[in-house]
Amino acid sequence: MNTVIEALKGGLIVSCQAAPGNPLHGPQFMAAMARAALQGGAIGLRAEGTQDVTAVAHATGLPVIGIRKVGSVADGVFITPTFQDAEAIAGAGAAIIATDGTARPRPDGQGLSSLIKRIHEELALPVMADVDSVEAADHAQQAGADVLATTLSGYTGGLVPSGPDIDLLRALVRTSALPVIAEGRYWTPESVVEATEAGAHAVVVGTAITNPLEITRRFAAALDAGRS
Ligand SMILES: CC(=O)N[C@H](C=O)[C@@H](O)[C@H](O)[C@H](O)COP(=O)(O)O
Repeated sequence: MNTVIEALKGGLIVSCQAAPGNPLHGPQFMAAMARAALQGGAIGLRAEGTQDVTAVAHATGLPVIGIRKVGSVADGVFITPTFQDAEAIAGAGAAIIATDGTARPRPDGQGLSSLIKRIHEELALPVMADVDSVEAADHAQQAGADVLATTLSGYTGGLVPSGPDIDLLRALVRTSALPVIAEGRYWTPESVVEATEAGAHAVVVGTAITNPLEITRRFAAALDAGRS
């Protein structure tokens, strides 16, 4: 196993992301989030965009899973869709490149295996495949991915569930030879422990730690629901 991926074993990875429109958008805020995550016990980070990847890496020295989002979840493949995106994120200091590992067509028409091959050969970095199903995970493994993550479960059709997809995590742990990272809608300490007990190599938590806008919305919505 790649040494950076090996070093993440059993740990908490904190995703520090704030999209435009979020008052915390910007590398200075993400660097502060990353420092707080480090002090709190994170052993790795996930960040989006060249500025944020560089900022959080420099602020902490932690390994960063880097992505570049092009468009949004509604656009199909949007997490590090092309080699040019991966190259930019590698140049910004990412230790691992994460990319969409679903079966959906990529915007440049390239297959996942040729993207992964180029990342390995030209950037010398490991690749994390963000998948949504066992089938996608099988394909990503055959395409040469170094690590799988459940990141895109719930985001490729239908309603987004409220909780994490522990069933997919279990299925991937059972069927894949690769390490599997639990990611997506982990909101409680109990759920990250459950993921680890289910065999997750590590757990990524984003919104619940680094997105006060969404955290506030959840509290406010709970009060609204209680009143109605
Ligand atoms: C679907 C999608 O766009 N996921 C993104 C991937 O990087 C992020 O927006 C998530 O915050 C991240 O996966 C962590 O998950 P959560 O924030 O639920 O802990």
